Amino acid sequence: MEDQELPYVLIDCIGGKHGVYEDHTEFLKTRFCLITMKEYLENKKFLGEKIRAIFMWYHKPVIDEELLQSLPNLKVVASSGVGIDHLDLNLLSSFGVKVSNTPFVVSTDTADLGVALMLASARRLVEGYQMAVSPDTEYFPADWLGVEVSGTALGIIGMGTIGYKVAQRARAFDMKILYHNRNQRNKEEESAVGAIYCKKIDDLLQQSDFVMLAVTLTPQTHKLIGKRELELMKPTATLINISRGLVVDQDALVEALQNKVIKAAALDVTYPEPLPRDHPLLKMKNVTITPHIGSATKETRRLMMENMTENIQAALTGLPIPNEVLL
Ligand SMILES: O=CC(=O)O
Repeated sequence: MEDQELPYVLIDCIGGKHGVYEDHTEFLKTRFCLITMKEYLENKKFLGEKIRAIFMWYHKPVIDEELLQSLPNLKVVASSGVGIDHLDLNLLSSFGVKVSNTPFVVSTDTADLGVALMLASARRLVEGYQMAVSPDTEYFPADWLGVEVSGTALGIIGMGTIGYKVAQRARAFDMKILYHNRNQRNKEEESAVGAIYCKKIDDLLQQSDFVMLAVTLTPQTHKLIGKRELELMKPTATLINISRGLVVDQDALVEALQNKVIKAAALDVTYPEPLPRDHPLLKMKNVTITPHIGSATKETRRLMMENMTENIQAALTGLPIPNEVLL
């Protein structure tokens, strides 16, 4: 344990799969007294009273009622990334605990990844790579062709910060951009990127060559894309998901891909993550899949950590929290 003057902040662990990165700890330790879950569990009585914030790096540690009851002085949970579907906001609020996330610093990289998935799927990059490196497969059969991206129609469902950045990038490909937002039409952003608003999601699905999901997961967006929606899409269309796996009915998606209801899918998110090794989505050539890496660059992860630090410091000094998540 360190300098008693610094605020005590609970983290899951340092290093490993869910841990705070080793090279971030130098920065964090100048601001906080970091307590790992292991240390906390070994000395619950003393540390429980001391801890004032949780630095929640990629959904860890899991926060439940029992943990909250044992942390009477907890003021804030700083969650990394933008999605907060792993948190029970009502429960946290009932304990008077505030919540923050880091929506703005993850948007550029997540939008980049959405475009990368679209291009990779359309131009069959993964298959192409395998063909190039494997001496046993035929090298570029004549009928092995991708589809053109430039000039096609991209439908963005969820034109928030990430969706907007996807649209900005799509302009460089001369794409026709359609978008749908459940609650809010943003005329200013819409005209800045030349996007066409579709009041009905069905219109967007019917007209798009690529459908990009960039919504947050809420009860309203849970399985937003199911059998009916997939059937509305063009048989030549590709579904790209950079939001949350549960926004799509995955069984319906498997069926649609198997039955050629749609052409392809490119997924950074699934449920569960990772998928079981024998899952059909892992065996299909028309599925491009990545392990939830929207914000996974060195630069963005560092910004996220700094952003979380600012949120905690503001909460503990009574200042407005820059990225407070309100109920
Ligand atoms: O999935 C990543 C995030 O929510 O930022």
